[in-house]
This record gives sequence, structure tokens and C-alpha cells, in this order.
Amino acid sequence: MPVTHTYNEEHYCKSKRERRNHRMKVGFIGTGSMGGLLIDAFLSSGGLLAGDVIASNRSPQKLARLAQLHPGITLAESNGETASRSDILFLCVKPMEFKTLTDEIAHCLRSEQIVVSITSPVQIYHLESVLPSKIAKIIPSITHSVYSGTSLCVLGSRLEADDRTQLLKLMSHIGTPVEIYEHHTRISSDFSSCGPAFLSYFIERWIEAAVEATGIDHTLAGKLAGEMLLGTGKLLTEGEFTPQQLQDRVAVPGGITAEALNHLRCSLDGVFERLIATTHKKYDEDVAKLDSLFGRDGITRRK
Ligand SMILES: NC(=O)C1=CN([C@@H]2O[C@H](COP(=O)(O)OP(=O)(O)OC[C@H]3O[C@@H](n4cnc5c(N)ncnc54)[C@H](O)[C@@H]3O)[C@@H](O)[C@H]2O)C=CC1
Ligand SMILES: O=C(O)[C@@H]1CCC=N1
Repeated sequence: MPVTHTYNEEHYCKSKRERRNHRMKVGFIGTGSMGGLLIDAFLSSGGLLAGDVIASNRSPQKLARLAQLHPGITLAESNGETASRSDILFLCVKPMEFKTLTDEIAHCLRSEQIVVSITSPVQIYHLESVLPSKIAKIIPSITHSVYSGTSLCVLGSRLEADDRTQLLKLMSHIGTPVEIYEHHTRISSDFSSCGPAFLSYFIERWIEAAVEATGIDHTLAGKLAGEMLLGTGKLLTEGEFTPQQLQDRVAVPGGITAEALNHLRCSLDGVFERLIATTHKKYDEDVAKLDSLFGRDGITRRK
């Protein structure tokens, strides 16, 4: 998307006092599934007001729909406009779309702005090598649409203590921000971001088997499973149970749960090792492609 506007930068050159009073503008480039969900969640949670949000997207139809849902947000005419007017800028496009986007917006960004990638394989070093701004990676989760789950935060070298506070405070409106090492991004997002899909698959197969074996109503089984997951989640967080403690508590020795757990132990042997190998293989492939797109030469990769 070409930059079609030149901006009056006066807004960004205010005195410190004026800047303190200035409401933060948060930009979103890419308003698809995740960008749209983040905007919805920030606005409905009260974390942001519509006037704080500026957004752009490759397809204008999605932007128009967003504006209908959230009157008062600013629809930028270009990614350059979103970039230049944001204090915090979320890049919500897919990994292989990052290089084209950063090429487009690099000249619109400044050193005091914070740019956040929401996708796991894009590394802090990729973005620090091509953008002048402070860089963070925050991997969100679909669970944020119900103000739940963890957002995984990796903070780049240019962020200062105030930036960290500001980002964590913003994310705390829609979930629980957790700082992680960048080299644990993949395994952490296996749980927090992919987990809802993995567990839903497990539940779906269980429900299908239950319907087939017993004729229980599908919707009822879904309700039982969902409520059970919610309660289990609460016990593992607020209830301070460990997974092992929960099993011990439910599985009476010699009882039905204990017998079924023995079956699961055998049947699931190796499943999670293979799951982790699968996500990490795909991640490594994506990082390698991004290294090539961003020009690996000259980039110092931090482990
Ligand atoms: N789905 C999930 O639960 C999670 C997804 N993510 C990550 O979020 C990223 C985005 O995923 P989705 O939102 O599902 O993808 P999506 O395809 O629904 O949304 C991407 C949006 O970006 C727009 N776009 C692409 N290039 C653009 C450009 N140059 N300028 C402006 N707009 C552009 C597209 O038109 C589209 O609307 C992915 O990298 C994914 O890994 C991260 C955490 C969780
Ligand atoms: O980039 C990622 O790792 C996220 C997690 C779920 C989908 N995409």
C-alpha cells in the first residue's frame, strides 16, 4: 500500500508535559483474525478507547467492517499513516508478509515508537535490523477474546523500563502478560496460542466417541466438556493445583479414573514429543525463510 499522505509531525514534537497528557495512539496493521480480535478485546475491555485506535489493512472491506463494529476508530489511508501516527504499533500480518510490510513502513517510523510483532517466527533481530523503533514481540491468544489466557512478551534491547510497564499494562486488559525468553517463544506459544486448538481437537474427538458409543446428545456433551475445561483451568491457576495433584485427587486408587488414566498413559506415549517436534520443525523452517528474506548476513542472532 503506497504512502499517500504526508503528516504534520508537530503532534510528535510536543514538550514533555504535553506528551504526558497526550493519549497513547495504538496502531494495528493487518485487521484479519488476530488484529481484529485484539482491537475488539482492547475496546470491549476498556483497555483502549475507540479514539486511541488507528488501523490499516490490505483489503479495505475488512477495515470497513471494523469501522462499522467500532465507530470512532481511525481508519488510516495507508500503512505509512498507521505507522507514523502510532505510539505503539501492532504488526498483525503473517510471517512471510513481514518483510514487504517493514520495507513499506520503515521510513515512517521513529526511534521513540514501539513496534510489536504478534507472530512467533519473526525474531526481534529481524525487526531491529530494519526498523528504527523499539521492538517487542507479543504472542497473543484467541483466549483474549474472553479476557483470558497469557500473552507472551519478548522485549527487545531498545525498550526502556517505562516502555515495558506501558506494554504489560496494555496487555493486562485482555489477559495475563508473561515475559519469556525469545528462544522459548515456540514452546510457550504451543501452550498459550496453539493450545486452544489442540485441546479443542482432543475434546472434539472425545465428544464424537461419546456420541457414537452412548448416544449422548452432542450439544450436551460439548457443554459438559467446556465447563469441565473451564473448571480445570481455574483449579490449575486460582486453585493452585499442579496437573499431578489434580490427577491424584480425582483418581481414587482402584477406581475408574485410575484405570482410564493407565490407558491414556499407554495410548499417548510419544504423542507430545511428536507434537513439539512438529511445531518446532515448522517454526525453524519459517525462521530460516525469514532469515533469508531479511538478509541473514550482518544480523547478529542472539540465542
Ligand atoms: N490465530 C491465532 O490464534 C494466533 C495468530 N497469531 C499470528 O497472527 C498472525 C496473523 O494471523 P491472522 O490474523 O490469523 O491472519 P489473517 O490472514 O486473518 O490476517 C492478516 C491480515 O493482514 C492483512 N495484510 C497482509 N499483508 C498486509 C499488508 N502489507 N498491509 C496491510 N495489511 C496486510 C491481510 O489482508 C489480513 O487481513 C499470524 O502470523 C499468526 O501466526 C498469533 C497468535 C495467535
Ligand atoms: O505464530 C504463532 O505461533 C501463532 C500461534 C497460533 C497461531 N499462530
